[in-house]
Amino acid sequence: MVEPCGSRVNPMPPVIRANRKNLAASLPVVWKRLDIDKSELNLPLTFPTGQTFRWKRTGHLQYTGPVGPHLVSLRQLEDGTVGYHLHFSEDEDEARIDLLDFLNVHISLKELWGEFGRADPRFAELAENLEGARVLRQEPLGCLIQFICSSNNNIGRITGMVDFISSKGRVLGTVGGYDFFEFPDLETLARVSEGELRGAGFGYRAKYIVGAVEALALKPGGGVEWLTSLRKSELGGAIDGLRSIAGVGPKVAACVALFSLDKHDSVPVDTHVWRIARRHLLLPELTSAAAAAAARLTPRMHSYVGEAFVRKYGKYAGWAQTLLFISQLPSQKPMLPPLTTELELPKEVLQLQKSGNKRKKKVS
Ligand SMILES: Nc1nc2[nH]c(O)nc2c(=O)[nH]1
Repeated sequence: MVEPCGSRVNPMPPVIRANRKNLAASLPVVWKRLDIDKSELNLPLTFPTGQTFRWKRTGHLQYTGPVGPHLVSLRQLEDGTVGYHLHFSEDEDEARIDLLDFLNVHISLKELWGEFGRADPRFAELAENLEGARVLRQEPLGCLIQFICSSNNNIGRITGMVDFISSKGRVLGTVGGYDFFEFPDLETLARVSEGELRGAGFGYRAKYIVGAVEALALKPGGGVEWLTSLRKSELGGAIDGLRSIAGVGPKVAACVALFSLDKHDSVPVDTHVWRIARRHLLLPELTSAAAAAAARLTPRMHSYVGEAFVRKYGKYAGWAQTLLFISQLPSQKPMLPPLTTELELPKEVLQLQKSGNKRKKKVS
């Protein structure tokens, strides 16, 4: 049941566009409550932390972005619960359903983190400081294009690229000085040339985006339908399907699978996660000197680390990865207290580390 709450402050009045039914027109903003609190959804730990590049901070503890054809702001209210405001939608009831779906609200973060914490005391310690970092359920096409943009890239540049592509879609409105768009469909994307993307600073990713759009357009039954059908596959099938698109490596595929295809056991692995795997999962093979040489994140290494995460955290291992990934971000890492839980490395691993350190000293 939606009920308006007391908070009526809107620091960023939405710009009203002509010929659109704008739900906020001339009314004070009423934040409608979602039945979740900060421990289930912490906005600053969920939105600007690398899962989506389409949401913007539009106020204090307030983020705005598109959910399919709807434009929504979310705000952490004074009592810790989350409120939402629709800036634009053609169907309010549908917008609320789509929003709840996008937020994966049927999954209890508290329950999951309880399980992860029992499996890993170091996770429990981190979780105390980073509560409410939730995994979103995005539209597969938008998610795929965002993560192709993300490869070997930093957040500022990824956001610029994603904004550029998003701006080809239908305008939803402007909030806090940012324009928001529905993600363009495949037909619209097919009209964007590699040259245009290169001109906009996409570099080598231009070729992969155009290639991905072409490959999807050729799918019998439709590219978006094909991508969405991967939600019904097992993790391996979804990853193989995504990797059949040129330019989609294991990390991009794992992010798309986790953030849009319901593959909660999908574990994206980059160098940070690889390091975490060594420390949290006590993988002797990864701690050895030989592993340092194998540090290249080959598809095999990717699967190996992913499987170790699943052994440790279970079938929602991707949600555990998300917290550990966030804990390594420059925006969070310096604020976290050092872990007090001792890492109980097996003796042979400590020995290997010692000899590795000695070798390093000799070299330098
Ligand atoms: N939770 C995560 N977010 C990400 N963004 C990005 O580019 N990589 C990751 C990731 O591994 N986990």
